[in-house]
Amino acid sequence: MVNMATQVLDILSARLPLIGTTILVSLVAFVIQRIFAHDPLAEIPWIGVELGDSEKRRKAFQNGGAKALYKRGYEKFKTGIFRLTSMRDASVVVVSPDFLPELKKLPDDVLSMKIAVMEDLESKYTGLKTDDDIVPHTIKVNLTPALIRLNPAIAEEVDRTLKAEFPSCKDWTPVKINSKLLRVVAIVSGRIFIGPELCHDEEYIDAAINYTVELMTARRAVQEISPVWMKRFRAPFLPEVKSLAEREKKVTRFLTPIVTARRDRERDDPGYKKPDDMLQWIVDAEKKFGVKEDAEIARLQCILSFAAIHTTTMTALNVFYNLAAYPNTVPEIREEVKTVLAEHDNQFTSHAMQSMKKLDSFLKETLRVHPPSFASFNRKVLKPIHLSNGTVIPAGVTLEVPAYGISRDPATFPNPDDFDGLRFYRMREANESFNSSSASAVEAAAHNQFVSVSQNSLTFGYGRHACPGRFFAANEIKMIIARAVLTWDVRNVGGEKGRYPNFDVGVACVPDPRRELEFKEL
Ligand code: HEM
Repeated sequence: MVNMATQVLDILSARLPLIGTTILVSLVAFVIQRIFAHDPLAEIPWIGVELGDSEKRRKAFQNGGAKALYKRGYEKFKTGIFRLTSMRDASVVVVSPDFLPELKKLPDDVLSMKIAVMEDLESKYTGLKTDDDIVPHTIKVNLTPALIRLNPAIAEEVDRTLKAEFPSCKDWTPVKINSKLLRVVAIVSGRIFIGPELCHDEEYIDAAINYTVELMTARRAVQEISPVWMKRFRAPFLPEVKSLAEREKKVTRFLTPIVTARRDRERDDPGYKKPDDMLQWIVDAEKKFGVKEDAEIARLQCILSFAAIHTTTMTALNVFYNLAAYPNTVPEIREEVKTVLAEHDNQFTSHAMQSMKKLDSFLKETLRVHPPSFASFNRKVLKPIHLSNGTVIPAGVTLEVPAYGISRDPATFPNPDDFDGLRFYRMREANESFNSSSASAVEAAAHNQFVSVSQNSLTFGYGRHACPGRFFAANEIKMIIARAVLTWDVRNVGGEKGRYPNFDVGVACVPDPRRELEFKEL
């Protein structure tokens, strides 16, 4: 044995110079290869290189620079492609909306929305896994088709919650509008997500509002770790990440007995009438998606809250700030709401809401001028893509579309920086009368609505993963704003003029949650 070891050592020491040289040559070759390796994105021009190295560019993007980058990039490469540095770890390639029709045909194993979202949310550390289809499936199959049936319940909850949450406003009264709207949206959405009793439970309301706040806080804390390669070592120990995990456990503790009780009654009580809500539809979707643990059901409710509550609240908050900043349109909208409701027995039916075209236009203009995100169609490239202009996008890249630049293009939207509440109303009317004799009248009308998705209208995304909840969100926001304009006048504090500015944080454009508005009953 000793002999054998000595022999091996002898051979090694005899060959040491050879082994050493081999290692050295391999190392040099590796370094040279890294230096001279062909960058597959080398042909794609950059926007924002003048901001400095990649860390400086990341910081500039995070601290308010994103908007200008998407606008400049779009203006310079309107039909082409450019690169920029965002908060993502992966390279970001921004493509013209001209490529959307070809990109939307690609399957999910080539171009993945879910992986892009999970990377964006730092799911590796925050734990939010959105790679399950059960939530979008349930919204498309159960929620949206049921809206005609559910509208009276949504309207009833809007009325009740606005009365309960807003103070009496006989004279101009300051209202902390963001926190009021968060509760209104959480409760009204909760009526459909988890039922008429539980939506008023403070534990549900707290979770519906604060899960997303804590998720976004944890995500931001992870994104701020610098340099990027330190994330894996530091992120799991961040206090923000730990409290998010605690929040998920709390939601599970709250929901588990509810799901268990529903399952027990369904099994034991032949006369049991199942609840008509998202929680039940998700449980029922087990037949298609496989049985879910109760903790998994709680996690899916967290995903639903994340997708629905703050997106809807932020949009409604932007609308309220615009009602206060641009009051000239309000009398016309108020008149329209009154007339339409009178024609529909004072009910918010689907048809009534479709007829509120001026209100719809005001909401859509709000999304155009104050979009929640400056980019859209975030997709991770999983297999190389050959674009029609000959460019090959390699796997590993994240694709985006410069939604902000598109929405400020004067060729599509004259005077794009002006807020024009009736812009889309006029566009619809013009299209409808131009096409009035053809089947395309319906198509033309469909283009300029709050919920419509097109190459120029990307706030709800695009293609097969475009937001499935937008029809529910549209009805909820319309009911809230319609009731508000029928009940109050709204203005900035002290009648101050101008639009409260939004914050630009990375790719997000957030209405200032600390502002107050003043309300006065009509
Ligand atoms: C005004 C409010 C809302 C906005 C601005 C909004 C925006 C978006 C956007 C931009 C996407 C990504 C689409 C894409 O990349 O193509 C999305 C996806 C999604 N949204 Fe919304 N959303 C809103 C309300 C809601 C509501 C109320 C729900 C639930 C009822 C919801 C559920 C979802 C889901 C489940 C997805 C993922 C779709 C999929 O995986 O295929 N959203 N939303």
